[in-house]
Parts: sequence; C-alpha cells; structure tokens
Amino acid sequence: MSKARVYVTYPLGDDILALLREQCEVVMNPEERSLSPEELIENARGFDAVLTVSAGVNEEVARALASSCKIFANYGVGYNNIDVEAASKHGIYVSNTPDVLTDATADFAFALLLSAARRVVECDSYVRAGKKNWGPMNLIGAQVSGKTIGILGGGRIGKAVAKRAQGFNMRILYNDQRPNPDFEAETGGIFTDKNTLLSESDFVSVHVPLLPSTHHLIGAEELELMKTSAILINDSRGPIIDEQALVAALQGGVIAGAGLDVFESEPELAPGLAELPNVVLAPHVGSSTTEARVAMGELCARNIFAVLDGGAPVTCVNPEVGVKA
Ligand SMILES: O=CC(=O)O
Repeated sequence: MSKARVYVTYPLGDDILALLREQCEVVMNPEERSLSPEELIENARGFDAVLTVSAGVNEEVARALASSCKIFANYGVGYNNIDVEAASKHGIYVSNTPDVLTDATADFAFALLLSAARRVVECDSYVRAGKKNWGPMNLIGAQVSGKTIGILGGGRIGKAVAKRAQGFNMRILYNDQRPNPDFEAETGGIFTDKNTLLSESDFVSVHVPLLPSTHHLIGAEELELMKTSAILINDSRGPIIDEQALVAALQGGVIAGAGLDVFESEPELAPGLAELPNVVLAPHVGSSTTEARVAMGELCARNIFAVLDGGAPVTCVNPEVGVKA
C-alpha cells in the first residue's frame, strides 16, 4: 500500500521530518514564509494531512482540500490561523500543540519582563559601546521582586508565569472569564476584575488566546488605567493589544515600558515602536527552545498518525468531526 502523504507548510527540522517519513511521504514548502491560501490549495491538493506552521486555513482552503485532507495539524498552541468551523464543516480535524510549550513560553514572558524592567538590552549596548563604568545612577531599572504582577489569562501559560512570579515573591493577580481554582491553589493568585488588575499591577502579562472577544483587549482606555511605572508584557498574540495605542502610551509616559514577542501585523511593527528605548522586542520566539520545538514536532506527528490510523488527534481542537463521521 502506498504511504499517506503529508504537506508541511514551512521549513521544519530534520528530526520531525524523519519522524513523519517513518510512516508518510512528506513534501515541505522550502521557503521561510507563510503561504497564501491560494498557494496552500495549490501545493497541498491531494495530500492526506497538512502540517500547518502559521499558514492561514480559511473556508476556501478547507473546502478545496476536503476530498483528501483529514487533518490540519497546527504547529503551535494558538490556532487563530485556522477557521476551525470551516474545517469541521468539511470533516477535517484540527489539532494544536498544548502543554509541550507551556514552560518555554512562560520562561520567555519572564525573560521579557526582566529585560524590560532591568534594561538588559540597553545594558548590553552600553557595554558593547565601550562604556563599562559602574555608577550609582547608571541604567537604573525597576525592581521585580516583591512587586505585583497582573496576569490576563488563567490558563496553562498564565499559571506557569504565576509560578515563576512566586519565586520572585510577587503578589499575583489574575483575570479570566471565570476564576480557576487550580490557578489559585498552585500559585496563590487572586482573581480580580480586569480594571482592578490593570490599575494595581506593576507588571501586566498577557496570556489569552486570540479570539474576537480578546481582540484589542488592551487599548488606549486600558493603558490609561495602568500605573505610569507599569510594564506590559505580551508573548501570546499581537492583536490582543492595540499596538498603535501602545506606542502612543509609551511615547506619552502613560506606562513605563513593554516587552513584546508578538505584533499586530507580523512581521511589520506599528510606526514608532522600533524607535522607542523603553521596549524590548522579539520575533515571536516564545516557544523557541530545542526541547519545546522537538516536542511540538513530535506532537504534530502523533496527531497526524492517529488520524491516518482512523482515530482522532491526541490534542484535538474540533472533536465534533469524529462524532459526525
Ligand atoms: O505562537 C506559538 C504558538 O501558538 O504555539
């Protein structure tokens, strides 16, 4: 019997390709860029599975690929790039990669927080410019230990950030659609409404999925509620923050700083953002550790193999597909 065929939308490491090739024939887009829906349809037509790395799957893509494709296995925990309803309608499973990147992403939120608070990037430039002197007034930053952190999103990554904050003896506030007893039991976090969280926190870290209800969750009004000394961290999804409003707030001293791994229109930045000295910027690398990347690839492969074997994905986003089948 011929092997099932998997299309991979973005270059991935040899380890994951070798694993997929144990059971499947694999074709990969060799270019380091997201494919347009038209290109995805053209390239993946007739394949049994598509491993999506930030490629957009809309209604047309789902419809065009439905005669052969059984799963969109998304390489990432966030799957806002995929129209899940359309995939379900056309009987195609969607899976994501939760858990395996939680620690890496929480570590990176803390890396951004510490970098922005203690001006690590400025310190690096300072030393590289040959200015190595110690001085009592030199590059003074914000203390992190003992401060209040406000975590928007009480899920896996938010909770992992809270656990790190415990190590810094921080007061932990969090907000979500509803309280999460596990979050509170494991971290001592206190559930508050969003406005209280924004006005009382020294650091606000965003860990919600991108949904219509979380688009621009932080805009000009929310930034106005924050302390002028506050630092905003985001390594979830860019459109959760109104980036133009954030630039204006940082320029006007409404808040003190930001650490951003994600942007509204990646890879573009809002005008003025890159010129600000009080932001630390990163190119969407929250889950980019060797361990997390290997585990994400393995989980995509497990999801694909499970579906090709006639079952449901291990980490399934739309189990209703199996119910209808
Ligand atoms: O951004 C990365 C992810 O969603 O896993």
